[in-house]
Amino acid sequence: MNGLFSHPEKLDLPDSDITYFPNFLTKMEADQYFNTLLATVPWQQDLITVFGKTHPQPRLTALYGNNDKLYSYSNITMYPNSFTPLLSALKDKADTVAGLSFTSCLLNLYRTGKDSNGWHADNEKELGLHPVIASISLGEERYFHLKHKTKAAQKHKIRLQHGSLLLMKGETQQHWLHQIPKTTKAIKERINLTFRVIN
Ligand SMILES: O=C(O)CCC(=O)C(=O)O
Ligand SMILES: [Fe+2]
Repeated sequence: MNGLFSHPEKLDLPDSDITYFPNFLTKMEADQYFNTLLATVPWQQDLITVFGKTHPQPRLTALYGNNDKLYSYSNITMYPNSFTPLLSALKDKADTVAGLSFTSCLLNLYRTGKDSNGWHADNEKELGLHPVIASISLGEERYFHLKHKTKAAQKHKIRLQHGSLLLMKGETQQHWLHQIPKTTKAIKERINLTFRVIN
């Protein structure tokens, strides 16, 4: 069965356009992508500077792209690797769901529950006014938290399952922040791929 469009769930949150595709990949595909990416991506740990303080980012990352545009955030500048056949195949699937052609993929490796990704919006200038981001999850499940920037009562959390895709578009990045919090549970690796259009 093709899991691409099986039971997508649109999140019922104001000022957003977020759809969750729990079975974007089959278990077999997801297992294979996870194992290959874990072993072959040139994972790196960058130093980030936030509020004037420099420390190692609490996860490993890598950037792939089909142009040579750099990507900068939190005082980090990332240089793209060329897409591999495996990442191109995943990009094709993400392109189909999003209805556009992504240029780039930022990968995150959360090694244990201690790795995390702090509150942010993906609103860098090079992503344009209404960024479209297709975020694929592989490996351990983690919570993805969302909170509205100005409406304090508006928050939501969702567990991102192995082989799922979360599509964020429209005004989502203008109005919402998201994070992957730490967990004290003894868990292993999670890989996240965020496909983006970087101009
Ligand atoms: O790991 C995730 O699910 C989120 C990653 C993320 O928000 C990002 O890389 O901008
Ligand atoms: Fe993000």
